[in-house]
Amino acid sequence: MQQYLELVDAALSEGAYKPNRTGVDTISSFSEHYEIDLQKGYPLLTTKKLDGFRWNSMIHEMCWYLSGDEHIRDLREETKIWNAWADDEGHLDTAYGRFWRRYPVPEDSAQLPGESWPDADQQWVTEEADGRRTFDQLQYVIDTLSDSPNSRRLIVNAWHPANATVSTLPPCHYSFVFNVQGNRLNCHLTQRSGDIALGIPFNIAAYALLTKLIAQQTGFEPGTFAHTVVDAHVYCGRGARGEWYADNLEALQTRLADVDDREEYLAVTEWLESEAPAEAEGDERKDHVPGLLEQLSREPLERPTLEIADVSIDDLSPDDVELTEYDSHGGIKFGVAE
Ligand SMILES: Nc1nc(=O)c2c([nH]1)NC[C@@H]1CN(c3ccc(C(=O)N[C@@H](CCC(=O)O)C(=O)O)cc3)CN21
Ligand SMILES: O=c1ccn([C@H]2C[C@H](O)[C@@H](COP(=O)(O)O)O2)c(=O)[nH]1
Repeated sequence: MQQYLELVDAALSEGAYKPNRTGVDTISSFSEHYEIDLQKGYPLLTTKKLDGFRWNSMIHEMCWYLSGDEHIRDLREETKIWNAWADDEGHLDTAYGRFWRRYPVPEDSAQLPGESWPDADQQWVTEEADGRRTFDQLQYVIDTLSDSPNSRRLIVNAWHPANATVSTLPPCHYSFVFNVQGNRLNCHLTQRSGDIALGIPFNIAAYALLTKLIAQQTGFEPGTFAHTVVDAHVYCGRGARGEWYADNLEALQTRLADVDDREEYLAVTEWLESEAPAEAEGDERKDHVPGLLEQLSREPLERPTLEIADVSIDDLSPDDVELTEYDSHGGIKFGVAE
């Protein structure tokens, strides 16, 4: 997918060196934006292999979001991708589904005079066993798309400001808006922080799937997926390997500016590997630059097709989703910065 390759190229060519809380440094670019027409096929990357176990992880992660669960006890049976951020009981601060499907509503005693809040009997409010009230943002969007498709208030928000100050990992993709134009359902996602090599390919796949699913439920055609990433970064390694980029980013960017043909990206990797200190033991592949240059050197293939069974957001399971006509270049391993 060309838009992804342009994102990779923009971050590497124009980004700045930026250390961060993980200890794995980054090359970071501010406010990247692109749009993907979902009518032109399903935007699963083809410049690296994303079917097989990676697809399994992405699809179970999506079903976990939809479940509204605040824990990963079921998810971790299927994939390890969230384990590093959860405790032994599977508790996890970053429970997207908890906010998508069960956003907290203030109790009566916490409501100020003059404020408007839905009653417990409103269709999107659930009174949980212990009396807590929660609001189902995603079901609200689906129902409103049928009744008032021209609404400009079709927002799902995973950000709770007070929670975010104490959460170990506040949501990265934190707010999305649906918008109908003609017979097309568009989705705009705002992401505060994006790991270009590992997180973003999953995020694109997940939100393209979600948009298609909701379009199907509400009788629209899937339209455009628009993605804004505020801090779009490429992890570039820990310790001496990461720091090397502080002094050599300009030289890397000069070489990238001279590339005329995609195969020439491989010569940039050769130069980099001959100049930069090797990654320390245990930190292998935390530098994502070589793997991303490899992807830039590969020609994108045709987009695959995604078929989703006609099931509600409450019933969707991985078996209801079928990826066909997917052909890709080989898999690339990247190390996760925790
Ligand atoms: N640094 C960082 N990057 C992320 O993308 C990220 C986080 N942290 N923290 C929370 C979640 C967890 N996510 C992750 C975590 C790991 C992979 C990952 O390792 N992906 C491998 C496949 C692993 C598998 O399926 O078992 C890949 O090659 O895509 C992907 C997304 C996205 N998020
Ligand atoms: O869906 C996701 C979840 C996480 N990420 C990445 C973005 C960052 O690299 C880290 C989070 O670190 P912060 O210091 O909290 O920004 O995880 C992603 O790309 N996509």
